[in-house]
Amino acid sequence: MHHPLENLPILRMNGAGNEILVLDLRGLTHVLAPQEARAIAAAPGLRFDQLMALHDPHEPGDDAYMRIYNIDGSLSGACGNGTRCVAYALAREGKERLSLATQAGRLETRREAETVFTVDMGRPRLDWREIPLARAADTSAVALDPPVAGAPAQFSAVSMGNPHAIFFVVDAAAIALEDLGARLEHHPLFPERANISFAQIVARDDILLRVWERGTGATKACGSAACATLVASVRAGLTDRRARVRLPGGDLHIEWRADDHVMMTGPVEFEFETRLTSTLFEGAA
Ligand SMILES: N[C@@H](CCC[C@H](N)C(=O)O)C(=O)O
Repeated sequence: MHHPLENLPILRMNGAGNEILVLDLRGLTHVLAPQEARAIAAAPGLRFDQLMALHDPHEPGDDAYMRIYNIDGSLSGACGNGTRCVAYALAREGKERLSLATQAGRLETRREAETVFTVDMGRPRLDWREIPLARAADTSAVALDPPVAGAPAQFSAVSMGNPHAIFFVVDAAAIALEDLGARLEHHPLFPERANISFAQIVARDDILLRVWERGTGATKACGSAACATLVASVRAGLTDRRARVRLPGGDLHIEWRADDHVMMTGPVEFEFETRLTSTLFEGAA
């Protein structure tokens, strides 16, 4: 049977190693259901960390509205690496600067070089209700209560349009990311779950970072986590307002500007383009 997504092109890219699919649904009314996102993720070669579905803009002046899916089919309000990939994909239409809206706000992008893009990730949200946390707290130092064996006793919480918990550690490489990340994502302090970062401060302009992403798991990079970590590091007095954030998949350059906007610059890579088939969605659940 014909499926509305049959034969649509889908782009496989990565942003600093974060595995991204871009599906252009502009001009169509179809909204990807969570089970359809999961079915795409299960198709050979199409596993993703995030799938960026582009829709017609809701507001004049925007280039697209993005729905951002995690591998479990859940939605996120932000994806920095995926937004750079979208900027690269739409650069093929001759657009060097874009305005892209998500459920959490508007992201502006600009091209710096052939495969390097900057995203204005907007203002960090630092009130506990905006993360959200389950109870009132100073988000610069939240007690991890109940404690989790193996995890530091406190963390910093930042929303970049999606929830982040940042744990400062002495040695990020020594962290049992799969084990701790999975348990902390679902900690009762996070009613909407959270992306979990382990950050090692190397210098005032240099951070090593490993991230467990909500709804996806351990990834090679997470742009919004890099932004949230820089903000948390500045609030803790550990770094200046500009730093290189080194992730397993590549480096991101983050600046928390005086006007409160967080700017993220990093690479993108185009891998391949293929087309969706209707058999992929048979029995999607
Ligand atoms: N990889 C992304 C962020 C992913 C979103 C996240 N898993 C969530 O549910 O909030 C990035 O580059 O920012």
